Amino acid sequence: MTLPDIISSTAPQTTAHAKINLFLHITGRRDDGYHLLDSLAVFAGAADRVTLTAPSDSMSLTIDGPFGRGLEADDQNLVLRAARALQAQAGTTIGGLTESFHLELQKNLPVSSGIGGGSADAAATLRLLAREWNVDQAALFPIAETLGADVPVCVAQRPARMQGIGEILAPAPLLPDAGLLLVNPGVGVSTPDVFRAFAAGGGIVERPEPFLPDRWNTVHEMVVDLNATTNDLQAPALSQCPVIGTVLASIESLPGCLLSRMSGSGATCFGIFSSPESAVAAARVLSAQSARLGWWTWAGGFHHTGTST
Ligand SMILES: C[C@@](CO)(OP(=O)(O)O)[C@H](O)COP(=O)(O)OP(=O)(O)OC[C@H]1O[C@@H](n2ccc(N)nc2=O)[C@H](O)[C@@H]1O
Ligand SMILES: Nc1ncnc2c1ncn2[C@@H]1O[C@H](COP(=O)(O)OP(=O)(O)O)[C@@H](O)[C@H]1O
Repeated sequence: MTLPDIISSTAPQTTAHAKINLFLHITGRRDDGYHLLDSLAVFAGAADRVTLTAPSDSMSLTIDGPFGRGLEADDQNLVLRAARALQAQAGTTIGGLTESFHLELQKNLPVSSGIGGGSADAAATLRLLAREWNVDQAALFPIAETLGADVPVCVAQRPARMQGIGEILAPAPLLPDAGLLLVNPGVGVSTPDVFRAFAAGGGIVERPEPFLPDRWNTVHEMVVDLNATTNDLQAPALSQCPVIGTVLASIESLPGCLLSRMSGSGATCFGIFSSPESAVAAARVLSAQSARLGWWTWAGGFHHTGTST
């Protein structure tokens, strides 16, 4: 084991799992322009990793990993924004310690891709520093809300029904052990642009709230209920980024695919399969096409225990 290996195996670290919107209905619009949602957010096994490597004079960040190159380790990075926001709170209302750290982000998830990687990184940073400073997890939610609409759901990192603009969280049905395939065509999609395209394309559709049970005993039960829902941002994202249609058609054609849909504001799309093994087998079938087109794929299951380490 080299010295960097020893440091990284003992340093406090946590995983920041990809958020998948199994459905996403837009139900209204606030005066400030933010949209009200009704969405079932779940987490995939795919994850970034945030590590607290060492005490430092001020909060600092380095980034590596396959998607690290497209991201600046500057003040706008959600890891540093989250660290500083909690530090400011710890210095005032929470009354915790305020020492600074060097943080490392291993960026495994594509950026601006509808799976909330930046939100997950911010939430992971909050959890990590809260553990270091003995801050209660409940104190993180008001800070999370200031960092982005998706950050509160990523703090708990458990399946949840999201309402409001993402800050109203209720338990999700207990999930079956389904398979999940994620495919991203390597094109970043701007969330505000997709919301704008949604408004321009006719906006809110009146519909009854989907009924969700306490648990789905089988993948089949889950897919039947999900088929009565949709992602309202899929058509507007497709109009901005037509390759999403190709991705969806490719997923749908894979053996064993039970449902294909886009997550969040795109462009990542997901397929649901009967088991993690069948999702992995489907990813193998897609591998030649995805390698040729430079698509990112991940296959496995849900991260549904909610444990964050
Ligand atoms: C669409 C969703 C669904 O889970 O996922 P992603 O596509 O980002 O993964 C989220 O609501 C995204 O949350 P997040 O990415 O944190 O959004 P924010 O940074 O707060 O907002 C970015 C911009 O998106 C628009 N926005 C975002 C959330 C929302 N409920 N209504 C909006 O209209 C606003 O124009 C806002 O300025
Ligand atoms: N640590 C981070 N990881 C990803 N994106 C980040 C991060 N910090 C800031 N950002 C910015 O946040 C925006 C949304 O990123 P991301 O969370 O990946 O999008 P999405 O929710 O659509 O998957 C991008 O414009 C990106 O530049």
